[in-house]
Parts: sequence; structure tokens; C-alpha cells
Amino acid sequence: MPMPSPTLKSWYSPTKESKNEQKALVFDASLLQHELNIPAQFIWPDHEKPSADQPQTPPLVVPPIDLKGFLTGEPDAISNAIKLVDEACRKHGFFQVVNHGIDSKLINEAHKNISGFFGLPLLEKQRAQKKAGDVSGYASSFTNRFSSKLPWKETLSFRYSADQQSAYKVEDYFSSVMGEEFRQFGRICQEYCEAMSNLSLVIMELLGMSLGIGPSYLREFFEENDSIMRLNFYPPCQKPDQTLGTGPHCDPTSLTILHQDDVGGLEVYVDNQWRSILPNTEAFVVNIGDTFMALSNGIYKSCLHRAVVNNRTPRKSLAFFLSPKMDKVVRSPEALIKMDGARNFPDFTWSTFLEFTQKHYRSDMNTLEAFADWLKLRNK
Ligand SMILES: C=C1C[C@]23C[C@@]1(O)CC[C@H]2[C@]1(C)CCC[C@@](C)(C(=O)O)[C@H]1[C@@H]3C(=O)O
Ligand SMILES: O=C(O)CCC(=O)C(=O)O
Ligand SMILES: [Fe+2]
Repeated sequence: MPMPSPTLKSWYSPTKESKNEQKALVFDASLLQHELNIPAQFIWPDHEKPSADQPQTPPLVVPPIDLKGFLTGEPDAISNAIKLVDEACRKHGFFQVVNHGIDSKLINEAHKNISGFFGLPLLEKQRAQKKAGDVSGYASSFTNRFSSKLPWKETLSFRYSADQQSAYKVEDYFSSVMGEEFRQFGRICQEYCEAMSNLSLVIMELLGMSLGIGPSYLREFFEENDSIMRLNFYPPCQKPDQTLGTGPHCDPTSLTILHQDDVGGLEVYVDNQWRSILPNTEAFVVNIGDTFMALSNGIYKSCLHRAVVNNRTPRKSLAFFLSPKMDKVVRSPEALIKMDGARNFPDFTWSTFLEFTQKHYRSDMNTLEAFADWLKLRNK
């Protein structure tokens, strides 16, 4: 396999020395949250610092899309939802949904268990330690993976498969890596992922209608999805203006359904400025990701977003990253190519794109472009 181009902006390849240096750096939130001088690896460059271009981030106030009438098939509600989704996805790839039909008890249970998990001593969380190149596992600030611009967060990620034939179950993953006492937490996460997968298929129907290709094509494309669930935990930070919880990026995945707690920290880049998305625990935040942007031939935009931290309250967010089955070819349907007159992205599989983000490129705002260039070089 040819090597990726070293000219890629975010190409990362820590040197032997920096790898050794990193070994000494451990993100133990119970200690670091009180630290007045945060380690240099967490300090982001000036132009990316939270308040680089504006002293205060103005909130983006957009009414959420009410899914109730869409779910019950009311014609006016359907046309209204189509119009709002289409406008949002052409412009910035971000919208929120309410009356989505997901049980609030399930959401609350998930949040409770997540707080319990991240509240454990570091050594216990490390039982699920993510291994190099793996998607699943516990990661404290990626101190082993990256050497600079470290994010002020801990994450627990795992796979979810909607394929009925698949033997993989979230609860088995939890009990196998962390012990039998984590099976119940795993069950809640499995149930939560099932709910997210179903909701994402409803949203796919809506997106298919708004793109003018009908409700079935995209729903079927993602029916047997092989998705990623990530639990994000952002401890307080005494220097919140110096660092970021999650740096500016577009999700490489297809569609993200995010539930944030009542603390706030998510920001979206709209009209050349960062805007904060005020927390609303009744809503889900929905983002278009790079894979969907490619599938729509670029008609819908992948959403540029980031998460900031604060010096008072820990924050949680639950991100369900909808992704197609690993070897399904991502290729825009003919009808969308005709609309634009040109095919704007190469064919690829999610398996290759995922490998790119885990082994060759640190996801940022240019991942899709860098991936397309990398594919071209690789296929030469
Ligand atoms: C496929 C993925 C890579 C990241 C997780 C995800 O499932 C979707 C988003 C990606 C990420 C969150 C974008 C910002 C940088 C990143 C390194 C992070 O801060 O977590 C990204 C994730 C990754 O593990 O590569
Ligand atoms: O925590 C958030 O609000 C955003 C997290 C995010 O963008 C991600 O995990 O990809
Ligand atoms: Fe994201």
C-alpha cells in the first residue's frame, strides 16, 4: 500500500521521543481538574482557542424540528419538517429534533450510568483501555495517541451492529472488558443504541424526502448499520480558554445523533463564526457527517463543530455515529449526480474511511478532502 502524502495538513506521526514523553503524561481527571497550570500538550494554538475571534460565543437559536407529526404521517408536519431539514443541511448540516419518541427514562438511566462510570478511579476505567488502532474502549484524552492539542475529555466508545445476523452485543462487550458487574450498564447502552439506530432510520427517511429521492433509499442503505457509540465526559478545567474538549471537526461518519446534558459546551460553525448550542435535554442534536455529505454528492454539508469546557461543572454528551455496513460502497445515487451534473466524490467503503481516521489522519475540518486525496494516491 503506498504511503499517504506527508503534505496532508493533519498528518500525524509522533516521533519516538514524543511517544516516550507522552508515556509520562496521564490524564487523571480527579487531579487535573484542580490544576491551575494545565500541561502544555493541552494548550491549543491561539487561532483555535475558544475565544480566538470573538470574546463571547453567541447562541444559535433555531426552533427544533418537531417529529411528532412526521412520525404520525400528518401532511403539513411532513412538508414543514422537509423544508426545515433541507435548509439546515444545505447551509451547515445541523438541526435539532424534539418529540422523537425516545423514552426519557432510558436517556436518564444512560446518563446516570455514564456519570457512575467516569466517576470511577482511573485504574478501573482503564480495564476497558482502548488499544492502538481500535475504535472501542476507554481513552483519557488520547495521551498515548496524539502528542499535542490534546482534548480535555475522557471517552468510552463501542461498536453497535444493527445486523440481526450479527452475534455482537454491546452488553457482552461491556462484561467482557470490564467484568460481569458492568453487564447492566452494557444492557442500557445496547437499548440506547437500538433506539438511536431506529431514530436515525426515521431521519434517513426525512433526509431522503428532502433530497428528493424518496424515503426508502437511504433508510435501506443504513438498515443494517455498523455504528459507533461514544460517551464523552468533559471534566472541569481551570484554564477553559486555553484548551478544547473536542477540537474543530466534521464527523467522518454519516449522521450523528447527540444528546447533551444540561451544562452546555457544544458549538457549531455557522456564517463564519462559532455559535453555541444551548442545552435542551428534550432534544437530540443531529449532524450531517462526511460520509453522508459524500452520499448526497455534496448537496448536504458536513457540520463543523467543537466542544468547549468550563471551570465549574463536568459535562456529558452521548454521541451515536451512524455508519453503513463496513463493506457497503458509498456512492451517491444517480438522481443526485444528475442534479449537480458531476460526481463530486470517489466511491469508498466506511471500512477504508474509518481506517484512515484511526491510522493515518486525525479527524478535523478537512478529513473528507484529505481522504479523497489519499484514496487517489493509493489507487494510482
Ligand atoms: C470515527 C470517529 C473518529 C472520531 C470518533 C468517531 O467515531 C467520530 C468523530 C471523530 C472525532 C471525535 C473527531 C474529532 C477528533 C477525534 C480524535 C476526537 O477528538 O475524539 C475524533 C474521533 C477519533 O477517535 O478519531
Ligand atoms: O460533546 C459534544 O457536544 C460534541 C462531541 C463531538 O463532536 C464528538 O464526539 O464527535
Ligand atoms: Fe463530532
